[in-house]
Amino acid sequence: MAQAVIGVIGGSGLYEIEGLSDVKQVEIDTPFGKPSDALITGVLDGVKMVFLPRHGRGHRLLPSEVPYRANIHAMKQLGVERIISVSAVGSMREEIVPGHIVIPDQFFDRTQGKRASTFFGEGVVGHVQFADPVCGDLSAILAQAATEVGATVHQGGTYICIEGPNFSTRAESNIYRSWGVDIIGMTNLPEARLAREAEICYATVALATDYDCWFEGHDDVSVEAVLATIKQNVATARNIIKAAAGLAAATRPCACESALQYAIMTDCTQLPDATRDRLALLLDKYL
Ligand SMILES: CSC[C@H]1O[C@H](OP(=O)(O)O)[C@H](O)[C@@H]1O
Ligand SMILES: Nc1ncnc2[nH]cnc12
Repeated sequence: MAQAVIGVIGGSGLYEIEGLSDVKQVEIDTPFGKPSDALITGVLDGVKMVFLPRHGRGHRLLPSEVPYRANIHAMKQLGVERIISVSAVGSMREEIVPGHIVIPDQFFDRTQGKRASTFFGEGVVGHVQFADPVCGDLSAILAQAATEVGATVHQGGTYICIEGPNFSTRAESNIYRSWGVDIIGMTNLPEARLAREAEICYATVALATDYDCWFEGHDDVSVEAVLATIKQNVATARNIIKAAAGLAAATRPCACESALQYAIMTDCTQLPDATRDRLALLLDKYL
């Protein structure tokens, strides 16, 4: 089997990856607009990699302004089959200490419907399965890689995705905790949905940066605190990517690559031409 191309979406504090050879900066346009920034392609220990900073270089885009569809489409155009997302998150559990790594296996949506989170619509209806929203195989590889590089890892956990950009109120934070969530962030859910529709594996390395605002006796989350934790742990995040890339590229034993096989409801002989063109990259194999 040919090696899979690995995409990395860098979050807060991760605007480049190191150690790539044969580096190229690629400007891409998509039917869904421009991605957050130019994508970087290169080779890491023999593995083809594509990197994109989610908020753009210089951190210019709000969580609700990130062009999620364009980002995932651009990765697909470059042949990416597996995406490693790197994100800063708040911890909603005492035992997830700032500096720990969480590999979430569930998401809970508290965004406000402002983000385009599907490639479907305009004449084509599809419903992908999303009960298990991340790739289990890629998640296991990330957990193994994080352990290998010496991080404290929590494998599994629920990531609640809020709209932001403000952090939560204390009442919200306490209520989220009562719902059983483990970590809180603002970005990952639209990406996971779109990656599934694009038949790309998706899994997250979440770095706990703070205790949000629920934990009496600890400072409430602030950008300053988040950045300080990221600074101390960015090398760990880079080491995890490096350790995971080879393992992730070697096999793809999951079902992510056929997520659309039974998902499309529309009689495809009736697709509007513009929709067929817009979704050609995703749907052609089924038409
Ligand atoms: C700087 S704290 C809030 C910010 O950090 C997280 O971003 P990302 O997931 O891209 O690392 C969080 O979701 C917020 O966007
Ligand atoms: N407490 C928090 N809430 C939302 N997003 C975050 N990203 C990092 N910490 C966060």
